[in-house]
Amino acid sequence: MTRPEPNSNSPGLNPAAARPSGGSDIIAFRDVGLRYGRGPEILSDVNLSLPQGSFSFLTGPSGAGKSSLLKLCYLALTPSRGHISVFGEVAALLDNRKSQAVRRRIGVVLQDFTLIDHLSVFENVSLPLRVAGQSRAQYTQDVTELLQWVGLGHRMQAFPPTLSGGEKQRAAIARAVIAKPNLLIADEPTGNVDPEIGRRLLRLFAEMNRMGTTVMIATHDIDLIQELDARVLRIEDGRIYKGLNARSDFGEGVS
Ligand SMILES: Nc1ncnc2c1ncn2[C@@H]1O[C@H](COP(=O)(O)OP(=O)(O)OP(=O)(O)O)[C@@H](O)[C@H]1O
Repeated sequence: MTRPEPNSNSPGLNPAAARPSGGSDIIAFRDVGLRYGRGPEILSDVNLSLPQGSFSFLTGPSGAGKSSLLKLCYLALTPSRGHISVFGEVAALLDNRKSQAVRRRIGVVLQDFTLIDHLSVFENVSLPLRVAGQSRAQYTQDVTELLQWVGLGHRMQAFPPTLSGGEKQRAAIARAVIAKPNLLIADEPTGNVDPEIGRRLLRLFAEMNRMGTTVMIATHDIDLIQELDARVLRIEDGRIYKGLNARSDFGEGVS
């Protein structure tokens, strides 16, 4: 992977989202509703397409349903109604083996990082490549370079419980991108780092996107959103809209 130089100044930070996709949808929601148990419906009639190669930000107030929508995308939740397809496969029809195969094509960064405490940072980040059958000799250079790029070159042998929140976040991001997933889903991926590192991570996501990964990032950070000329989706009152100003651009059937 060609990564941007660590100190480069946002070279051409315009992701593929600004270009016509011409391809098929990686994710498609049709009339999706979601409720937890007997609680209120937190997502209603969501129609959404993520075109192949697109870059989208997902924003909205706290508790609006951003994390829940991301979980639907990586098959950690099933909708209460409606249909979701992922990589052209109807999610509800996937058996366990096929669901796992779909998940292996998705890099996920969660708010609680989900690093494995008894594996070093290097081993955590290597894991997707080991699972894909690569040997240590094949992946050592890539993992080392990526960890250096995200500023964890000196923490490769550390274990997650000894890392700061920002270090854990960067390790989780490195693990999510190392295998060059078809789809990258990140939930507040810059929430624990300072603005300069946040911009560097954004450059990494933009570079992944230029190389073909479809990207969706949930964030509250308006400054981060404004760094890129990317599509913005907003959840409010259970509905999905296009753009930062929810009421001005009603987006049922966002695509
Ligand atoms: N496992 C759960 N069981 C019951 N309710 C849940 C569960 N997870 C989330 N919720 C509720 O669903 C709603 C949406 O939560 P979600 O975490 O998706 O919002 P969010 O937009 O990601 O919030 P934040 O920006 O604060 O992370 C909230 O009202 C939340 O309390």
